Amino acid sequence: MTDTRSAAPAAPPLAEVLAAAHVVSIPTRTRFRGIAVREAMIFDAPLGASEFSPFLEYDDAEAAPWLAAALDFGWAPQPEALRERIEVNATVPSVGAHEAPAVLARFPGCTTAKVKVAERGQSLADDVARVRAVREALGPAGLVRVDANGGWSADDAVAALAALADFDLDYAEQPSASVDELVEVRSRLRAAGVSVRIAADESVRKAEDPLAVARAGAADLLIVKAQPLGGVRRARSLVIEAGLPVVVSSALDTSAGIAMGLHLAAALPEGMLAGACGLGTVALLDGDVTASPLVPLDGAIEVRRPDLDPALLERYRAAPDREEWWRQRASRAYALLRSRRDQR
Ligand SMILES: O=C(O)CCC(=O)C1=CC=C[C@@H](O)[C@@H]1C(=O)O
Ligand SMILES: [Mg+2]
Repeated sequence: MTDTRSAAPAAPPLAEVLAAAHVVSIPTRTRFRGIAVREAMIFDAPLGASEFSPFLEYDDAEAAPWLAAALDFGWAPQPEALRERIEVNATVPSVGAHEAPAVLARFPGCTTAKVKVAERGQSLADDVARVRAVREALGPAGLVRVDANGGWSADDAVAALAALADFDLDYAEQPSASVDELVEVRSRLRAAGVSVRIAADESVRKAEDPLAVARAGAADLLIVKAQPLGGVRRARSLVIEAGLPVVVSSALDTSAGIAMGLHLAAALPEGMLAGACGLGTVALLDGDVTASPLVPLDGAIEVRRPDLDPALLERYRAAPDREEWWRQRASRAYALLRSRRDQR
């Protein structure tokens, strides 16, 4: 087998990359992260569909690894898939508790759910009600996770997780923003006898050094996303180096980006996956770029690359000014990747 970890990153010429690009704008079914319309650049690449979709507010430096990931997935051979299907969690945005069962119904067969908490403008009572509704819907055998996106101070996190402990949480994802706070929250919860595992997400994907959180002993597991970590091959080697169990997640991608996450999850060595992955989110979109979307069925998604559908690319085609914005963004990110490579 080829050693894909040491292989050079894919470097197709920019003109070829832009010639393969389609910019789409797809409505979400429920506001997620404040997003009502998801924009993405989709590539009809030589090795299959690929995606470049950093969130709009990210600057070029943060967007560059997302492009590296897209180029790698579309233009370079990927590590061998060791699994055919990946179990996924339902993702419950910060909706009212009464809406939770309808959201869960979009994830058929999923027995694990991740619930967004600590949303700005909402209270701990809102979080408790939403988590209670999800726990009741899943029953005692289900697994319930929460994701605060770093929204709590250390004090708030300890109080909130003590209150949510009644619902027997699988883990709490990024309860507070900094690595130091995660260390503090983790040790204070232990001292208080609250046993909930801590997962790091932003501390991995937004950090200069994605392994610092693991070295600091600040987390029990890591959330890894292929696009911000520079692609399947780079993310896979980081995970192996970190040595902590992981959950592979996504970024509200279309099926083209979800395929990248599925291939990462499928390529991880035995024993490294810490349960269901956060790759079911096409169910939160109101459209897709393929006629056979990568959505959960019986709680899992098969590992494959989707066929792009020209009619859907046309239906969700972004307005000309947005298309131009993405082409310029991709060109700047490409130039950054090139200059970083030249400096090495
Ligand atoms: O992990 C999941 O269940 C789905 C993906 C997900 O939650 C996220 C996708 C996109 C942006 C992030 O704010 C968010 C996350 O924080 O994990
Ligand atoms: Mg998260």
